[in-house]
Amino acid sequence: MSRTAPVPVLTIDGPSGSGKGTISRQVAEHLGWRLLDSGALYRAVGYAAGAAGLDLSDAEAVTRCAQATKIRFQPSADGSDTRILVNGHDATDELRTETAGAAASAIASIVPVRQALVELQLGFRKAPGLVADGRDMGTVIFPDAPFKVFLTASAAERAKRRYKQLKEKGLNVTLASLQREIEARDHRDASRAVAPLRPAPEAVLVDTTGMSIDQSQQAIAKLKPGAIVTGIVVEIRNDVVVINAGLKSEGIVPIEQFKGEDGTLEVNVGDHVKVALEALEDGFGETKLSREKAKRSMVWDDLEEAFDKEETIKGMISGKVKGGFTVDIKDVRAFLPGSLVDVRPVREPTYLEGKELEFKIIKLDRKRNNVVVSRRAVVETEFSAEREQLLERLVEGAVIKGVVKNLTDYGAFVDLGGIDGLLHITDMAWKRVRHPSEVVNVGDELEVRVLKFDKERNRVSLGLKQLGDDPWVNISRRYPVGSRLFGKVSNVTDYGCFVEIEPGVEGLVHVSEMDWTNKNVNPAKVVQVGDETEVMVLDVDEERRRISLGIKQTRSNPWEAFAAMHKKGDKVSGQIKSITDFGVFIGLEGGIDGLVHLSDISWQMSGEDLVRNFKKGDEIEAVVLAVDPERERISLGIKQMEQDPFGQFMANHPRGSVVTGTVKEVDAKGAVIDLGEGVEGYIRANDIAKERIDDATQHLKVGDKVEAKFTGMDRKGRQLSLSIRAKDEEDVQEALAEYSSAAGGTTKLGALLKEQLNKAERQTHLAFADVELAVKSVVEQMSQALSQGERIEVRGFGSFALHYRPPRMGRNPKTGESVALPGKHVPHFKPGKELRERVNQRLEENAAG
Ligand SMILES: Nc1ncnc2c1ncn2[C@@H]1O[C@H](COP(=O)(O)OP(=O)(O)OP(=O)(O)O)[C@@H](O)[C@H]1O
Ligand SMILES: Nc1ccn([C@@H]2O[C@H](COP(=O)(O)O)[C@@H](O)[C@H]2O)c(=O)n1
Repeated sequence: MSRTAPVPVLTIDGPSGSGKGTISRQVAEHLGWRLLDSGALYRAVGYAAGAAGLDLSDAEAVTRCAQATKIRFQPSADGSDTRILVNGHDATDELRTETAGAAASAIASIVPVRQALVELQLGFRKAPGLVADGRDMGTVIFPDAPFKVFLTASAAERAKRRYKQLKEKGLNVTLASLQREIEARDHRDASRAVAPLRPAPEAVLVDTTGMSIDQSQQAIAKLKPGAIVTGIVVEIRNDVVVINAGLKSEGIVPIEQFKGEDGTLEVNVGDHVKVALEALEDGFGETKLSREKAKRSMVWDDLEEAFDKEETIKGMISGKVKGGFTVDIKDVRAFLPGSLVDVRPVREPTYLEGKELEFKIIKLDRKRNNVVVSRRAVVETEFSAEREQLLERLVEGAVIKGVVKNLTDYGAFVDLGGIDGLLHITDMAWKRVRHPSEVVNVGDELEVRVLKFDKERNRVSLGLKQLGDDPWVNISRRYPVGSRLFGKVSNVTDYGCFVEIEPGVEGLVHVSEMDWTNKNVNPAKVVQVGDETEVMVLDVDEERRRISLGIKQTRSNPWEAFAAMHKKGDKVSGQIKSITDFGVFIGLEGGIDGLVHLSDISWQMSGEDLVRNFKKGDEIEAVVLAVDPERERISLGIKQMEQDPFGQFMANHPRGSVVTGTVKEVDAKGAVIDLGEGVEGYIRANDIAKERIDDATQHLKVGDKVEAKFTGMDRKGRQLSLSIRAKDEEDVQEALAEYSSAAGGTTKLGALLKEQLNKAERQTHLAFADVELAVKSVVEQMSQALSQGERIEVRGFGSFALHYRPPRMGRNPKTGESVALPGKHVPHFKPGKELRERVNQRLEENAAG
C-alpha cells in the first residue's frame, strides 16, 4: 500500500493583534504555501449578518447566514493585496475594522456557525502546504498539523500595534480604549465554550513582545523540514531516543546520535534538546528528527553569527590536506590554508594538533558546506599585544617559558608568545645530542634561558642546558689523567666510542685505545651503546671540552707482561703469524707478535729468499733479542739458536794470522776465499802481490788454494779481509830477519848494477878491481834488501824474495786439529812479465809443434 504524505500545515493561532495575520502572510509567501486567514471568514459572516440586519445573537439566523454567505479571496488588481469578496462584494476594507472584529468575535461562539465554516477552511489545505491563521487552527481545524505555533504578545504591545495601524489609516482612536477592546476580545475568545482561544499542547509558543515583524517571521519560518526545534526527551529506548518536539507526533532519533565520543549517552529523560526536523508527520504518526543535523545546523548558525560579527570560533586542527589543514569546528570541517596557520610559514603543525585553538572565519558558504578559517588572523591580533609584553622580558640571561613549535635537524623553534626563539641542538644539553627529538618534542612546554636577542633581526637564541651547572667546569680536577672509572657507552663510531662518565660529559675512546694488540679493531665489536665499561682518563682538554679515554689501559699491557716474564736470550716458541719481505712474525703469549728479522734468520745466508723456507702456522723456536714495551716491539732471532761460526772462527784466527782457503769466486777486482764453516775472506786484486795487479783473474782461479794474511774484517758483511801480499811481505820480513846479517841491496838488481857500474865508470881508469868492487857492493846491497824483506827484481824475469814465517798455530787440513807449526825460511820467486810471455810463447810453440 502506497502512502501519500499529507499536505503540511503550519497553524498560527493567537490573540488579536499578536501579529499572526502579518506573520502568516509572510511565512506563507516565504515558504510558497497557501494562506488561510480564518478570522476573515468569521469577519465575513459577521459582516454579512450585519449587512442582512440580523441579530448577531440569533444563532439560527446567523448560522443560516454563515451557511449561505459566499466568501472568496482574490488577489487585488495590482497583485499587492488579497481582496475578500463577501457575496460578490469586495468587503476587504470593512472587514478590517474593529467593528468587524467585534462582530466576528460575537458570532464565532455559535457552534453551527463554526461548523459551517469547517469545510471551507479544510479546503484550503493544498500542496505544497498551508499556513493557517486563527484561533483554533491547531486545536480544531488542523489538529494533525505538524507545525503549530501560538503567537502572542502582551495586550499593551498589541494595543500599541493596533493603535499605530489605525492611526496610519487616519482613524481617531485612543490607546487605552484599544487595549480595553483587545482585552475584552481576548476574554471572549478564550472563555467561549467552543474552540476557545488556547494554544495546542504541542504548539510552539512564540511571544513577539519586543520582536520586530521580521524576527517573528524568522522564528516561525524555521518550522519546516531542516528546522531546528527544541524538544523534550520523553523516552530512551535501546536504540532510539524519543523526543517530543511540540509536533503532532513524537520523533525518534537513533540513540548513537546522543552518544559522546567515548560512547556514553549524553541525555536523560526530561532533558530539553535541540533536534532538526527531518521528516514531518507522514500520516502514520512518524516524525523524524535528527540530533546530528541539529548539532551541525547549530554549528553553522554559530559560524554564521561569528562570521557576521567577525568573532573568533574554537576548533581543532585534525589533519593535513593539499594546501593546508582541516580544522574540526564541532561537527563542521573547515579548511585552514597552510599560509594562514601562523604568522610564519609552518610545515609541521603537530605542535598545534589536538589543542583547541581560536580561528577567524574568512569565508563561509553554508550551501556549499565551505568554511575557510585563519589562525594567523587570530595570532596576528594577539601577536602585537603579547609581543610587546614579551619584548620587555627578553633580556639575555632571563628564564622564560615557551612551547616547542617545530623541530629541525639543528634544533627546535620555541614559541615564546609572539616571538619564536631557536633552541639550538648544541644548547639543549651538556651531553652530546644527536637529534633534538632526544630532548624535546613538539608541544612541550619548556623553561629556557635567553642566550641572545638580536632586536634588529628579531632573532632569539635560547638555551636549555644553561639552566643547569656546566659539568665541564673544574673537570680535570675531578678526573685527573690516569684515573680509572666506569662510564656508559653513549655512541659507537668508526673511529671509536663515546663514554658518558657523568651526565653531560662524554669522553672519546679512540679506536687505538680500545685494544692493546689490534689498533684497528672495529669499535662495534668491542662495545655496544649502553654498555658499562671501565676507562682510564688519558687527557682532559677543558677548553675544548674534550676528554680522551682509554679502555685498553684498564687491562694488562701484554708487552709489559712479556718483558716481565722474558729476558734477552730466552728461548720462546710460537706459530708463524705472518711472513713479510723483512721477516717473520711469530705469535707469542698475550696475543702479541715478535719479529724475526731477515738478518736474524741465518748466520750463513741472507736475502729476502730466506723467508721462503717458512710458512704461516709453522711452530718456530727463537731467541728473545730485545723487548721494547714502549714501542710495543719484540725482536726475536732464529739463527741465534746456534753459535755464530764467524765468531768462532775469529776466536781461533786472530787478526794478523795467516789463513788457508780455497778460491770460491774471482773477478778482476778480487777473489772470495772460502775459509770453511761458512766463513769467507776476500782478497782484493791489490792484495794478491806486491806489484800492481789490475785483474785478479790473471793470478787466481776458482779452486786455487791460497794462503793469505788476515788483515781486517768487514763485520757487517761478515767477511775477513785477506792479503797474499801482506803474507808475502811478512815472509820476506821473516826471511830478512832470519838473514839479518846479510848485506842489504836495492830492490832492483839492474838498478844496483847500473849504480855500481856508473860509480866504477866515474873512475879515471876502470880496472877489474873496480868492477869486482861494484859487484861486491851489489851483492851486499841485495843481501841487505833481502834481509829487510824486500824483493830483488830482475826486470822482466821476475823477483826473488826470502820470506821468513815465524812459528805459529795452524790447522791440520785433514783432521782439522790445531797444530804448532815451526818457523821457516821460504824462498820465493815470482816470474815477471817478460819471462811469463816467453814461457807461454814456448808452450804454444810446443803445443803447435
Ligand atoms: N512583531 C510585531 N512587531 C510590531 N508590530 C507588529 C508585529 N506583529 C504585528 N504587528 C503589527 O501589529 C498590527 C496587527 O497585526 P496583525 O493584524 O497581523 O495581527 P493579528 O494577530 O492578525 O490581529 P487580528 O487577529 O486582530 O487580525 C499590524 O499593524 C502589524 O503590522
Ligand atoms: N479561527 C478563528 C478566527 C477568528 N475567530 C474569531 O474572529 C475574530 C476575528 O478574528 P481576527 O483574527 O480577524 O481578528 C476573533 O476575535 C475570533 O473571535 C475565531 O473564533 N476563530
